[in-house]
Amino acid sequence: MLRSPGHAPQPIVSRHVAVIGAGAAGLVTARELRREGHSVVVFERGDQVGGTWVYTPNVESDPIGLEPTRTAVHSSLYDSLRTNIPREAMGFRDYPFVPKDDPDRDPRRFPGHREVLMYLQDFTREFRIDELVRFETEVVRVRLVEEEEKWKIKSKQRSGTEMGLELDEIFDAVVVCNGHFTEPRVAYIPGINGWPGKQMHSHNYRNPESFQDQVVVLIGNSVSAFDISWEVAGVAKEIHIAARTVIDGTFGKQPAYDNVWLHPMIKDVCEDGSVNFLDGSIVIANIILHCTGYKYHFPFLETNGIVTVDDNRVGPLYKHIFPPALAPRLSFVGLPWKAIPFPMFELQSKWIGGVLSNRFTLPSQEEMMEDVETFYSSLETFGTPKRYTHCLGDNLVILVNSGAYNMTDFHFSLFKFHTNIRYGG
Ligand SMILES: Cc1cc2nc3c(=O)[nH]c(=O)nc-3n(C[C@H](O)[C@H](O)[C@H](O)COP(=O)(O)OP(=O)(O)OC[C@H]3O[C@@H](n4cnc5c(N)ncnc54)[C@H](O)[C@@H]3O)c2cc1C
Repeated sequence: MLRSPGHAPQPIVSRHVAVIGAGAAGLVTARELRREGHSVVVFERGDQVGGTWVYTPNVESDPIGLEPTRTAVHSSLYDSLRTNIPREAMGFRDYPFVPKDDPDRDPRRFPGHREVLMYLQDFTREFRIDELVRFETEVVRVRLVEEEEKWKIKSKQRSGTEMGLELDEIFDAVVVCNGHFTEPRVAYIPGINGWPGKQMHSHNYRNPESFQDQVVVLIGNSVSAFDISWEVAGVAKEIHIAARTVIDGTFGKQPAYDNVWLHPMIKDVCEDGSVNFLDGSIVIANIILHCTGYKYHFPFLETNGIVTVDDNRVGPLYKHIFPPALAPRLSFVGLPWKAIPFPMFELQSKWIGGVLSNRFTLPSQEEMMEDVETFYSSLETFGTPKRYTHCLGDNLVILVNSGAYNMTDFHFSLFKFHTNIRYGG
């Protein structure tokens, strides 16, 4: 039996741990757990390591990503993507992401996506992580075996002679590293069912080709939205960006571009193709491109209601990692956003490994729950919506909510920063 959190120190032990996903989070978690002396099985439904960084030109059958029976594509990368974080902040602590003296590699400080995948492949080879990974094996169910304080994992083979074969196995602990940039969130737009244009989510954006000479409405403020709007503006007839908040004077045509306009959010859309914005401006558009983010999604996880996802809040979680009632037998790596992902994954997984082996002690279940509730109250005090729970850029959100900082200023200053740094604009 696993020790309950908050109790007196226990002997160091080794656990049998399942890691779900072999993206950056799962890879470093596997390494840290093995270093800590645990036996590790990594389940990966794809045929290689790298997760998000395995670029594919394929897109889903439903471009907006809402059809539940669509063929799912994991990665949301677009062809031209370069990192938005410099490489020195994207390496693991003892395996820096340094430029390689190899003509096939990308030495830039903000390299293209292929270079990140190659770094993760190098890391996997260096630490022999692939020997822990079961490729093309999807976890379809993770169920609590209450009486034994263990987990039953059902996995399914996705290829080969054993395709479709399901296997049940018991583990002491499960670490969820399944990523959270695959299941699109879309904006609700009144009238959209009768609107004749096309819709797409950035999850299915690969290059600007299909936007040639189109009138595009792009919704969103994320880093992807900056990149994509810059790229689409190069080929589209017009691009109209709908932003949640704007200050007077920033509406309308943007001075640095011939074909970029800024609007407040969409009020509704009509059967004649018009898109009506909240300030009364109207555009006849061909395409609405949702750069509106993603949902946390754990279709395999059955915790008897202990862990839920509510308006993109995964909870209750102590420090975004441990559900107090199930700690440390269940944990999550990589949930926070507006973070520096790779170093964060490494630190989270070191903590999980140490807690599972009894080298570190968690507070009691009650103390962890109290900490979570205090955190939720502080978000409420600042009027921060639940969907920002895992946003580590707290300060920005608080400033935005208090009216001291404007999202559109933020949008365009970042846009400018990216254009200058990454495209030499
Ligand atoms: C467009 C875009 C740009 C980004 N740019 C940057 C950047 O410049 N710098 C940066 O640091 N970060 C960036 N990120 C964030 C990036 O997602 C993280 O850096 C990191 O790659 C996430 O790793 P992960 O392991 O958590 O998830 P993922 O990389 O998504 O890996 C999850 C893995 O889990 C597997 N999986 C899922 N469900 C199951 C299941 N049921 N059974 C078995 N396997 C499963 C998937 O196949 C996948 O391999 C970007 C993200 C996006 C979408």
